[in-house]
Amino acid sequence: MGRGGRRRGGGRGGGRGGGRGGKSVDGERPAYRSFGDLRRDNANFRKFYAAQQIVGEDEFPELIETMRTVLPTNFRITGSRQQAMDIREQIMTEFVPFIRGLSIEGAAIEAPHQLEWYPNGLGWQFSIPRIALKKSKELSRFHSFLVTETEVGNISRQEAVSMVPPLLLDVQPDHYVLDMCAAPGSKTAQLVEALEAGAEAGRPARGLVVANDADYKRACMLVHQMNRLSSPNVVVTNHSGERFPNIFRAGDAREPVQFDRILCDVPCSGDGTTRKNVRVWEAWRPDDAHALNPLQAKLLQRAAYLLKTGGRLVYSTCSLNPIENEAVVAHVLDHFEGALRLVDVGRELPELKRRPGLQTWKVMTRDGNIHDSAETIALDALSRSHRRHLPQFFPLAPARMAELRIERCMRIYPHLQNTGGFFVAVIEKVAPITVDEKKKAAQEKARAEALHLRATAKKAPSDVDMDTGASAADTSAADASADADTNDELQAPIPKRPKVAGDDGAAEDEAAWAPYLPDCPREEPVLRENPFVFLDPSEGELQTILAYYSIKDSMSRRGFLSRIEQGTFRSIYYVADSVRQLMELAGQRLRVVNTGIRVFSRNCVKGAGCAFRLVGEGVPLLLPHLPDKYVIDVSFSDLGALLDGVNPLFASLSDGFQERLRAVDPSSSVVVRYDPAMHVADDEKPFTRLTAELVIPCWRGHASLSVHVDKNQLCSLIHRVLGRTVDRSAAGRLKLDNNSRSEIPADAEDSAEDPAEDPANVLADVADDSSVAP
Ligand SMILES: C[S@@+](CC[C@H](N)C(=O)[O-])C[C@H]1O[C@@H](n2cnc3c(N)ncnc32)[C@H](O)[C@@H]1O
Repeated sequence: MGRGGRRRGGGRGGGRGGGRGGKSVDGERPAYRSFGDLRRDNANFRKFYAAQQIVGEDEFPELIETMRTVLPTNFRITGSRQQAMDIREQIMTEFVPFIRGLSIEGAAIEAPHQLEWYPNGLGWQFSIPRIALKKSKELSRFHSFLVTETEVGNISRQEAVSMVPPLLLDVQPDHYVLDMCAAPGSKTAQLVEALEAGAEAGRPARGLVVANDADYKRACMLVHQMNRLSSPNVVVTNHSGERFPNIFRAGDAREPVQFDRILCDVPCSGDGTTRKNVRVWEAWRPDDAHALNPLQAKLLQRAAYLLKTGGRLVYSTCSLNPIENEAVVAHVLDHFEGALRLVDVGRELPELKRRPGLQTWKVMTRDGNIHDSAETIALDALSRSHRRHLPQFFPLAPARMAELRIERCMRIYPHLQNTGGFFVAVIEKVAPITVDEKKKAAQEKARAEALHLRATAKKAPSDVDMDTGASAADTSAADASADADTNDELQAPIPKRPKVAGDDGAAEDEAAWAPYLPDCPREEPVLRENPFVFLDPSEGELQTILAYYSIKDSMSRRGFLSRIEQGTFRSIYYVADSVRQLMELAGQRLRVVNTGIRVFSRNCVKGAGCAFRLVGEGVPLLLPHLPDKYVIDVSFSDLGALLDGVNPLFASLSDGFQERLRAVDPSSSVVVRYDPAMHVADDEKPFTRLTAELVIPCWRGHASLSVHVDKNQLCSLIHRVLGRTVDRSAAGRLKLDNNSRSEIPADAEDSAEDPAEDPANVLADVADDSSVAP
């Protein structure tokens, strides 16, 4: 779970309540108690879930017992590129055999294993909890590896079940994707990886990911995550999801941009996370869910408006509570009368153990009493604000629940496969919702029919079935549709919501539907930061930079942008065309916190040929567009000399390498590339089997070459290539004479556990636009 919860008990982003752990009545913080002292029990919690019969009576004790234990360590190797395969190989050949032979305090420990259901063996679980892993001397090498690779973005330390929603979203490279409640961004990372996985090599994907969060500070965490992702296809925004603005297509105020995919990983009570957030046990209250349900429903409803017809959205929580889950899904689906339907994902991720959504459930009031229906609830058993939403907490009539196929929701329980608890619903928009959408759909249908008629009129008589008179095109279309109908009974539309007595069809029952009336997006104040400005490539400093590095025309010139402060800028960023278009359409309507990959940054070296250097995170993007002069292919021994020396003198490099370096002006960026495929005959080999190309930005000084990456990346490279673990705390002592790398902060060890979760880290990152200045 993300630390959405600044609420009592660490729920996910509910947004009310004080700081972590809450405050006592007199305003004093309660005395600190270690996790070990916290009670892992709550009578109302047990009573509530026993009454829901979420699992069989005989299974319930096992569920509760598992929820009391500490979560194992889980992580995911990021990206689907060759590099991810190399990291996987490194874990399998270096760490798994080492850990398999270890015992701690006399007990043998289980080696890390792949999550069977996660694609390509990139999801991992290690039975040792995070905290024990951190403290263990025997495992320090593995811990250090995880920390470093997390910092550089090769690994994401993420709860196993939280990896599920993005996998079910089925993101393609041309998709417009909205992550509505995105911080701290572990799922955003998966969405971006999926978008880029299918993109053409060397070109940005055609789609984009908007990573949004209502909390500004948490949106800044996304910036840190984004920097690790190095994607030109991401925009981080800061809006309340339920009021996410309409962005209209140029010239048509009735045609908003809609998304192909939306992730609605909403703020929730987080009661599926007791294994990680022990405080949830004590903090759990029956009315937490009553407070969250209306916001969750509004978020889902807004997502439905923002989704394209034919698009897919995933609604998820790390709560087991049906009031935050099935109740939200059922009432919103019911409200849209067949425009949304649940997708049967029973055959997706077949190895993932899950249970169907609940058809029925009960409501517990704050006095601890359990109710089957609203009629038995006394007025004072609910707070005033929750009372008006009461009907939405209960299931719909059984026949309606059956029509909506609520069992297609997915419940994941901790004891099924040693994880946290999670809820996921995959929803498809099968019909337009608004009047404008309906008009547009009708126009498109008429246009398609006209085209079809014209095409069939031109067909030769031999194409026409002599018996029926139907053309071949008609027949195959009818066949395809018959197949689809029989193969997937999902095609059957959900019947409209039955009319309630007295409903004349003209006016909705205001009381019942009030919470689901659309939230009109409202203009929110523009952010205070300097806005991004697109740069003209044919003038000013950008023109000089492009000419100096001879950036080829193959790189679109439309994506360069910067934040201009007092007429100048320190860095230049690059975005994909899709992002540029969206930002141009949105103008001031989008509160953009950050976007783009930093490609050039101002250096302060007197006499340098160019006032801007290449930035490490932008190098993979620039690489295909750089001329050979600036990209130097090296042998393994030169790569080793470079990493070994960090700032090697030219004299310690091979003659060929020196010659290439001398062709570049002193005080300039160059890129060193090692392609394992080109060096199969090298006598010396990398420590592990490298198959992915390595590209290392460097600074060509007068007599030496400097590796121009941050210390975490350097540690990672030294380990992967030379097999040497550099103690991260000692990394600061590596001789880095170009003062270019920001020092690892004293608390890096902790923050790197999940750096995206450390606001201090993140804010520093946002502010720092200038970290490297040789
Ligand atoms: C469960 S967390 C999201 C975790 C995230 N998807 C991830 O995988 O890293 C919920 C997030 O919703 C945000 N949030 C709370 N209310 C919101 C709202 N009205 N609109 C958008 N985001 C909201 C919180 O700040 C929190 O970051």
